[in-house]
Amino acid sequence: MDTARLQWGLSQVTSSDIQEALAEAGLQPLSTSSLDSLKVYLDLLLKWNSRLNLTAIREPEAIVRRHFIESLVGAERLPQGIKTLLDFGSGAGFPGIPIAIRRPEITVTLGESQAKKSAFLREAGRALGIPVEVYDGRIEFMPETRQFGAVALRAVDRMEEACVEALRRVETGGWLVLFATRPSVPRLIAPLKGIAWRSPVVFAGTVEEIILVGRKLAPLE
Ligand SMILES: C[S@@+](CC[C@H](N)C(=O)[O-])C[C@H]1O[C@@H](n2cnc3c(N)ncnc32)[C@H](O)[C@@H]1O
Repeated sequence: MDTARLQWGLSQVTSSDIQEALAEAGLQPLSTSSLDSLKVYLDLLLKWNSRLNLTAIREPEAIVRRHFIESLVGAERLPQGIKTLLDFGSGAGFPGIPIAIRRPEITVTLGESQAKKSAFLREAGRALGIPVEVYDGRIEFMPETRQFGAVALRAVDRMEEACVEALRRVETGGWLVLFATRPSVPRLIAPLKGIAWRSPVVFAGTVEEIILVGRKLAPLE
């Protein structure tokens, strides 16, 4: 690993390396401009991560494999017709930013309570020229009148409570999208009523990590 390049936030991962990783994961190829956006995002993330510790994963190849690919699997599996999506606890932008790149028809809101991370998310939106909204604060304080066609959660602290909060912000007929491990699913979905769950998507190369998508059938009581 070339430490000088990493220090400047420039990785040796190229757009074609990203395309290759997509193919290995069985994902559709991306356009040149989407690949370029992912590369800009990767370099920006590495640059900010060296000072702000936005993600514990530091190796560029591992960021692509874990964060980009998982988020893009989610993006590909989101049902058609979704117009708005809230990424609940977006952190360094996963899965929200790759979803905004892969599914430009969806207006993405990145919800993040830590100021340093929401500052990074704003900068990433600007650098990539994508129209993401950053909601700077805890989602519990977001007015419930804000409703979304989908709410996605990945690796959020106190995930059980977060799922209940998230469901309040899914419009009727909209989708809850959980990035979870298989053993955690019964505990996560037990308090969530009135959802029709689809079969989980299992990540290639793992047996435990899944994406679970469910449709909210009726307003909450
Ligand atoms: C472990 S990180 C994961 C981030 C990202 N989703 C990912 O998969 O890489 C969880 C993030 O959720 C944020 N978070 C946790 N609870 C939240 C809440 N109630 N409202 C907004 N952000 C929250 C934390 O600040 C943290 O940045």
